[in-house]
Order: sequence, then structure tokens, then C-alpha cells
Amino acid sequence: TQLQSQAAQPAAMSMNRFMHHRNRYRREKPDFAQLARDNPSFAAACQLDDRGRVVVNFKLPHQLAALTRALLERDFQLRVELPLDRLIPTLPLRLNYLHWLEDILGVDCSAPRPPAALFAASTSALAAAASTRFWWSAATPAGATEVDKRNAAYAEENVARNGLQDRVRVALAPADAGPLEFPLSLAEPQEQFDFCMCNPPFFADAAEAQGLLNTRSDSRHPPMSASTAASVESFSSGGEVMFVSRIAQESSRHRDRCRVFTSMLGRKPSLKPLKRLLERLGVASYGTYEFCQGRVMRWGIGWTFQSGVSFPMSEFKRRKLQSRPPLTMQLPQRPAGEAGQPSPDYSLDSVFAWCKRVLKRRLRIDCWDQLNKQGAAGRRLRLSAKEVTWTRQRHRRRHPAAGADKGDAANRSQESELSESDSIRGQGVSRLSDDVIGGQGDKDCDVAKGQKDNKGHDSADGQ
Ligand SMILES: C[S@@+](CC[C@H](N)C(=O)[O-])C[C@H]1O[C@@H](n2cnc3c(N)ncnc32)[C@H](O)[C@@H]1O
Repeated sequence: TQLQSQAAQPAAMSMNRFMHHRNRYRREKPDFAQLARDNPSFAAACQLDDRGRVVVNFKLPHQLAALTRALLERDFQLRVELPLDRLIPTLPLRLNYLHWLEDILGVDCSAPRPPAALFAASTSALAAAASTRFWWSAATPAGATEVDKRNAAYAEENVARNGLQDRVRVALAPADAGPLEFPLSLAEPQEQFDFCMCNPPFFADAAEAQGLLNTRSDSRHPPMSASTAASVESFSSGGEVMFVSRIAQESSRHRDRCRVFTSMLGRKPSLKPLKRLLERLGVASYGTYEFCQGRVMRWGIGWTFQSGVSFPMSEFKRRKLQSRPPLTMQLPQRPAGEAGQPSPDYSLDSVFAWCKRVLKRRLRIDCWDQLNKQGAAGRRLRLSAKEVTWTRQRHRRRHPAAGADKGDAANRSQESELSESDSIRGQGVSRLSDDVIGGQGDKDCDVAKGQKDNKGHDSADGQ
């Protein structure tokens, strides 16, 4: 049952439709038989099933490594060696990360450009694949740091094996070195970087790793691939939240050295504390992203202290928002021909106050200001609907007599109260169309951006 081929395991590819649209593995599932014909070392590692098909057993490290090596060679013209007692990188996930970075930076990966990249917590495959496939040039090589001697040695050899020394500098970092400050310290003080990327150790300890595994529902498959990660690759004090928090804090001291700071995350609950930290640090903007591939979901978090950077939304989140439209309210417009009226005040303060009044009085939704969520993300309210007050409003207005119970009477009296008092300064609100109000009960409503955090798919598969 562990033998897999693309034909035998269609369910395993269920998240692939949310892969980044430029990720080549979204379209091209590897043809193992062809790969074996083209690549003798892959042919020697893989096996045949009882029907004579070429298959890969993802639970056998040497087969998994042979597949990664063969794909790197075929698709990126890279020859690498991977230690079998360390994490064996899977390419679709790393490519999703790199394509997300391309989107943030607005770069065309086919055009070489001068700026450099900066890696924290990296190994050879990621750095080397990125440096050939993507856009930075020899003039300003990428810095790849690693605390594990064995990983660092393999990274260095892989870089040399492919003649990439002028593109990727590998450095062994002291265990207690700042994950961002150490690679920065290797560069000239005036050197500027386009981005930082990182795939940190996910867990604080074995108990946390076990807890993550326990979140899998019974209906989900167990992880398909072997975990060969060494403890230094899986664990760090405080886990990924602490690791990325350190990068974030260090980034606020070096905000001008790098345009975009990013990291991958293995656990969705890590997003929330990190977003709160970024808001406290006063970043100019930040974004999160879902990396979907196979049966594994990972997350990306990125931030910047500079203006003019925007973070794209993943296809996963876009589809999810489409299926659950966000709460939206249309601001009243000044009716034509109202000369002499004071100008409507569409300032953030005024619009925010208006939204709160409408929500509270008209829809009887409790609202709390989320003061600690101000800043980069705009104004936020925590909303809690205690009863359904909006679904039948159109019907009630059209048929006032039909719903003449106590609740409707209260509604109507509130509506008339609203029409007099709920106004954006200088602009009376004579109607609030219920067909521009949709959505569900309790949710974070980001008034300024109209975006809501995505409750993404949880995954417990390996890194
Ligand atoms: C989850 S693994 C990711 C490996 C690789 N970047 C990839 O995606 O395949 C985390 C890596 O970070 C390294 N690491 C841990 N602490 C680090 C630090 N402070 N600076 C640089 N690398 C570190 C670990 O040794 C390990 O190789």
C-alpha cells in the first residue's frame, strides 16, 4: 500500500488544484517511467509494482531523495546530493514559496536582475533551485545560512558541484546567532537585499510535534512520506513562532536593509501571534499565504517596512472567500442635486463610527474595537451576532404588516431611528440596502481592507 504512482494515487493530489498557477508541478505530474528511462540513478532507486509500473515508495528515504534529485536535474539542470539522514526537500512546496516571492516582488523570473536574495535557515536544494530558476545574478550572491554542519557541508558541495559559488554563499551559523542578523553581518553594511526567506524548524519539542500529529482527523490519511528530519531541523527553542519572532524583531532593527522579509510556517496557529507581533512592530504591510501541494498545506508570512509592496492572496483563500462572501456594507452616496449640503465626511474615523452604529443598532450585532489590531491592518471590529436580524429585512420592508410581531416592530422603530441619526457626517442615510449586506455571524471585520483571515486547511504532514 505504500507504493505510489501518479495513476494509483489520485486522492493524494487533492490540494494540487490550489498550487501556485505557475508551479510547473501543478500541470506536470512526474511520469516516473519516463524519468527512469532518462535518469539511471532514479531508475536504480525506484521499483516496479506487481503490474510492472514504475513506482516510488515515499516512505523509503533513498527513493524520495532519488526523485527530488532527478526532478532537480531534469527541470532545473542541477545535480545535487542529499543526505538520507536529513530532511529531503520536496520541490512543489519550495516552488510554491518561490513563486509567491516572485509575486510579492513583482519580478519576471525569466529576466535576470541585479539584486540579491538573503536566506535564513536554508539548505542546498532550496538555494540552488532558486538561484538558477529565479532571478538574482552573480553580482550579488544569495546568502544561505545553516546551523547544522552536515547540511552546511552538503549545501556548499552542491553549490560547488553546479558552479554556483558566485551566486550562493553558504555560511555555517553559530547555534545562538541571530537568524537574520548573522547573515546580514556577512554582507557589507551598505548591501541591500530584495528578500529574506526561511523554512524554520517547526516545533518547540517532541510534545508539540506529537500534538500537531494528533490534530489529524481520523478521515485523513497518515503522512505519505518518510520523515528523515534530524532534530536540529525539526526543533528549536520556542518553535517556529519564536524563530520567526526573532527574525521579525531583528528585521525592525534592519528595516532598510531588506525589502521583504518572509518565512514559511508549518502550523496555522503560528500565524496569529506573528501577525500581532508585526502590528506591534509597526510594519508598513504584511500578508499571509497558503502553500498547497499534494496533501500538505503550509503557510507563508511576509512583511515589509517599506511602502509600495503588496502581498497577493492565494488561490486557496480566494476560492474560500468566494464560497463565503465577506460582510460588506455599501457606503451611502450623496444623492444628486444636493447643492448647499455640507460635504460628506468619508474619513476613516467617520466611516468607522458609521459602520459601528449601523451594525449595533440596525443589525443588533455586538461590536468591540480591536485596538491592538490597529496600525498596518487598518481598523478592526470584533463582531458577534446574537440573532439573525438581516435575512428577512427585505421581506419585512416590503410586507410590513406580515411580520408585525414584537421583534419586527422593534426593528422598524430602530430603522426609523437610524434614518434620522445614522449619518456619515454631512450625509443623511436614508436607506441601508439589505442586499449589500451579507455574511455570517461572529467574525473579524477589517473595515479598512475588507479582508478576513483565512481559516485554512490544517496539515500535519512532514516538512
Ligand atoms: C525545516 S529545515 C528547512 C531546511 C530547508 N531550508 C528546506 O526547506 O528544505 C530547518 C533548517 O534550519 C536550520 N537552522 C536552524 N536554526 C538555524 C539558524 N539560526 N540559522 C540558520 N539555519 C538554522 C536547520 O539546521 C535546518 O536545516
